[in-house]
Amino acid sequence: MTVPLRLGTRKSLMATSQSQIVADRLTALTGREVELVGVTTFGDVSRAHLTQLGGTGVFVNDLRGRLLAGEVDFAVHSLKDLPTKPDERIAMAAITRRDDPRDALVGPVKLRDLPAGARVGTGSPRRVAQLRLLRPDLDYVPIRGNADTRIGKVTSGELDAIVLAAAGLARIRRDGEIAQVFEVDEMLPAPGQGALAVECLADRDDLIELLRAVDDPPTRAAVDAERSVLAALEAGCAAPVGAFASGDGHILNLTATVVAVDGARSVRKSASGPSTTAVEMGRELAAAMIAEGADTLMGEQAH
Ligand SMILES: NCc1[nH]cc(CCC(=O)O)c1CC(=O)O
Repeated sequence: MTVPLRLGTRKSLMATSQSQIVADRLTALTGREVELVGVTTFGDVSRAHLTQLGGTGVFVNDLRGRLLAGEVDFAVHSLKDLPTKPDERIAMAAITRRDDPRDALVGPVKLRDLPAGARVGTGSPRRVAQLRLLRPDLDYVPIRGNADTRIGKVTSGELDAIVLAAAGLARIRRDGEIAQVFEVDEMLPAPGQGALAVECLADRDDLIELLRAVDDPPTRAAVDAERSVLAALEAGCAAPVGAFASGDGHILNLTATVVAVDGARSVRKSASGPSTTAVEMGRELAAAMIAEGADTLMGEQAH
């Protein structure tokens, strides 16, 4: 009998849920047992300082450290939280088939039915900027914490509504509380939103081969294009950048946007091409966006 593979995961409900989903799928497809190993990351311990530590990248680095230390065999991350700069010691062995990529409003009514001045919680500049285009008259409140805590602020009445990723809500089984799912045209998702990345050490060829069982090539092409836009804009997960690509496995359609936080100005562009050129497509689209002032809009965020 072979020993179970050790899947390192943060202990939050979202992290353990998505790790378990990948573990079960891997076992179903390969027959290999997987055991979850819960780790407390530095980011979990010093939540208060998360911005200073560099956002969600802390969680990723900590789990990568466990891989390098040989404590776990692989890890599952929300792809949208992964920095675009690769770490050559780590292989992205698989990208799972994307769940719902869209953003969702949790609250009593749809966005259009909220009263003027209603308090809507979201910590994401991308979401705030796009929400301001749809409803300039609402009050957007920055929030932090895991999805449960955020939803709790609506239940308690502290906020009128919040916006979160539909995929994350489904993974923690809170999608029943969704009042509205935004179409990607009205709210472009974060690059990679809804997809999971499976990582292991780059020198473990047999393991990479095994983990490939849960890889989804069409999703990989789509997120390659989206993340390529982000990389070329030299932006990270906290930037007001939305990007979404989809296709039939052959042709890919990509749309990306950079929105000023005031929601008043934005640059938005689309492109199509063969899936095999996903990375170039993203890079060229970003260059065209920069030519229209995208980097000026992003630069304003810093002030
Ligand atoms: N930055 C936090 C984060 N990372 C991934 C998800 C949702 C799940 C996903 O996109 O795969 C979330 C929460 C959210 O944005 O609502």
